[in-house]
Amino acid sequence: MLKATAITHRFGAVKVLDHADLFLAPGQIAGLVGPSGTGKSTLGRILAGHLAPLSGHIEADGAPVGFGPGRPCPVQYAPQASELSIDPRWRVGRILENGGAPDQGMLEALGIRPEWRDRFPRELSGGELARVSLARLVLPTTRYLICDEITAPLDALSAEDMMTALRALARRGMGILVISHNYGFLRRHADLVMQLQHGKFAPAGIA
Ligand SMILES: Nc1ncnc2c1ncn2[C@@H]1O[C@H](COP(=O)(O)OP(=O)(O)OP(=O)(O)O)[C@@H](O)[C@H]1O
Repeated sequence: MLKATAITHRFGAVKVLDHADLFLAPGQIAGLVGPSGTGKSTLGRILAGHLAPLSGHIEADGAPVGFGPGRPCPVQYAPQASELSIDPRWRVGRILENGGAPDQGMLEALGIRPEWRDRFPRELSGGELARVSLARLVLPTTRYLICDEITAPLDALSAEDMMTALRALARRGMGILVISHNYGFLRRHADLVMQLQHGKFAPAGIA
């Protein structure tokens, strides 16, 4: 279980998280909606240890999530358009192996086809490349994935393919938090949908 308790964070005078509690179970896909600027990305970065909260506690499967570079973190954060950080001169095989030998089952779950390995990123569709980019974060140590608007740049079919891939990862035990502005999309794909409002989480019930 990923447990974030009493997380508070502010930028200057603006408090974006106010004693927020969030729980994400292994194998669960949770959705998070909220108006622009409410702190969803800030939360994602905090959960993955990229940013230390002002106060609060985060633990994954009973162990505290550490902050700072160089530590293997069980929580990985995928920002929107992370494929932009892919080196276009590398073939897909090299991209996938950069973090160590990838798990074949994980690649299959993400729908990554063996024949892509010899291609360059420009020789994949946007949706295919987005899944290759996500695969870079699914390391042997990864237990929880925070996906921040990763379907936003994709066409509807590719977004559906991405969610199919995420569900396959969830079936393998990964806990996944999907941040999106699209409540209807999350309703269809997530096991539960929360909203971030006034720095706290609540069940989302907007139509
Ligand atoms: N490093 C920073 N310094 C100052 N303010 C920041 C910083 N990072 C984020 N903010 C502010 O904190 C608030 C929350 O930002 P955040 O990116 O978490 O929102 P969000 O809900 O993810 O928004 P969106 O849906 O538009 O991506 C915003 O008002 C933003 O301007």
